[in-house]
Amino acid sequence: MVVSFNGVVSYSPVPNLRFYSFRNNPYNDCTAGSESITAAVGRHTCLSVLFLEERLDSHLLDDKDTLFEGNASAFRVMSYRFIIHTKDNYQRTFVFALLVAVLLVSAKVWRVLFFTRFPVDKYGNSIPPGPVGLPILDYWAKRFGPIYSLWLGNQLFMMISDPQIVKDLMVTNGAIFSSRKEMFLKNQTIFAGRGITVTPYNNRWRKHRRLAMTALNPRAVDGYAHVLDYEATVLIKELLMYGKDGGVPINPQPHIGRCSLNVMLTVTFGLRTDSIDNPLVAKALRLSREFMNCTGPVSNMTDFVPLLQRLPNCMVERGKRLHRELVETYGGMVDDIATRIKDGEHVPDCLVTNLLQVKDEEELDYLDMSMLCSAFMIAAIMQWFSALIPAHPEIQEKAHQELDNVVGRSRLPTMDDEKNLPYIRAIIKEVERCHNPFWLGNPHVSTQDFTYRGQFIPKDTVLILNTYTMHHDHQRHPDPFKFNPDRYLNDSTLSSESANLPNVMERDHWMFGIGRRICPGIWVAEREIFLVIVRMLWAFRMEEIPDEPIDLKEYDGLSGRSPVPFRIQMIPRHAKVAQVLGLD
Ligand code: HEM
Repeated sequence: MVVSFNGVVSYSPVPNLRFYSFRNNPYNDCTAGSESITAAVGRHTCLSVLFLEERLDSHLLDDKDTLFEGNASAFRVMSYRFIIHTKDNYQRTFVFALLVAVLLVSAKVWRVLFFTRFPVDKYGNSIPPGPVGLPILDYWAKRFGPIYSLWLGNQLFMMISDPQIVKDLMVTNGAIFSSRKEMFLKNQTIFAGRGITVTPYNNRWRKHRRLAMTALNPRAVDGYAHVLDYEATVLIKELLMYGKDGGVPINPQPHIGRCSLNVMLTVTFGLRTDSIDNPLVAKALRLSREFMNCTGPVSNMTDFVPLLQRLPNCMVERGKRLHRELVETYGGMVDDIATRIKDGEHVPDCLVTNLLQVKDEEELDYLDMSMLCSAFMIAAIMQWFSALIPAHPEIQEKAHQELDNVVGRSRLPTMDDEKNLPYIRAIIKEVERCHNPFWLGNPHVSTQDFTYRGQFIPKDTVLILNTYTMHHDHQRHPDPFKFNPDRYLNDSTLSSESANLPNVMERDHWMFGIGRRICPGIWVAEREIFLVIVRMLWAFRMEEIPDEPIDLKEYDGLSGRSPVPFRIQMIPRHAKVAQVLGLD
């Protein structure tokens, strides 16, 4: 068969991964090429792809990026060479095959080899592992272009690293690209197919999204603005007290975690924790962290190799345990509220009271409500700011000057000050650009075949928003690895406004996702982030501890990343801090 096509096949360092990227192809040729290559590569297993790379490296072909220019003769030569290679390298094939088998059997090994590293602290102790996939995905984006595809087991992924393409697919064609993949671990095991975040684009999702929005829309957020204000103030007081007025180093992470948790507990269940020692704080933060660690978009082979789903496997066990714990914890709280209402007790208005009222008419069962509430509780993390700012005293200094000019020292900053604090706003956007916790968003899935600029995107393809590459684009953000709030000084938008700008190239960042599945918590999260950061800056000078440098390259979590534990000195900026907080 003679097929004409023009494309790129490349290798992966991971056996069982295949890449095809087709450029400027008429739809038919592209498909023919894709099938032919799949057939050839498939016949000789993934090893063929590795051998292909050898061929590329030995310059048998002129240009790595236009490998299959012309017609099938090149392709025939290529498949012929595969056969020769695999025969000539029999022993090598055996070793690779063994490696593939080991990888397939153990999701843990997979994760350890390719998606984790073994970081140690300065004393040589092991600290929690983190993904190393990030720079590879960025490298691949530069090599294969702003849309490239890869196979993981039985699933086709496309990485999208260009804002215009993201908009064209996920906004303009949002009806096609707004579903979710039924990932075995995240969707089926942990959320039991119920959570709003994982529900495919269907009526169940529409219902859950509508219900979630009753608690998260801007008007609703206005209604509990006092909760955000209160919790941010409690946080500052706590940091001052636990840090003994700057006298002892402190890890702000659990305190910030409790602040976010209390907001969500109030909105969802009408309750809050009274101190960091309340067992619910540790439990909720542990569940959230476990969720982030179990659910990287491309990191669990269990999701893509059906056989693994039936074999004893530590990831499946972790997923089942997490599901049980979410139901026990948050489902238990739903139960508790239902019982209290039945007993005639007064329960404050919250998401759960609303859900219980509409449960029959909306056909919600207990699991629906438990999983919707769980999705609320594991949403927010915001610790990068305090890990990063101590290393930038000059930026803190500028922020302090702005605060002294606009707010003064005899009151706390409020939401009303936001519009007059462009430098603080810029700091926040820059933290979000540099350290987006959801660095690969939450994957979208196509619900029908689609051809985009001549490239074929089959139904059921998982599309990943590669925000890491978009946030580090040299053209849009010169010197992209430098933390430089000045780049956002002229951006006066809220992120919730920026997400709707007609020119997508002007959007601040993609931390909250895009399109019909954009984070519905964006309004509450933005306010919370502003209040916490502006008040931390107003109250403290944050300094690194000389012998404890903070390594921002280490992080915890796969789908959502947070910095590994660290300590800083939080020194009150002036004598009035304690007085304004009512602690004198
Ligand atoms: C810094 C804070 C937060 C960040 C960075 C964030 C980010 C995201 C992202 C990237 C998505 C996926 C969007 C997409 O598919 O394109 C998402 C979805 C979601 N977020 Fe957030 N989020 C945050 C806070 C919150 C909060 C406070 C809530 C409150 C409940 C929340 C609730 C949700 C829900 C329910 C979804 C699923 C939406 C759907 O699938 O329809 N998030 N979030």
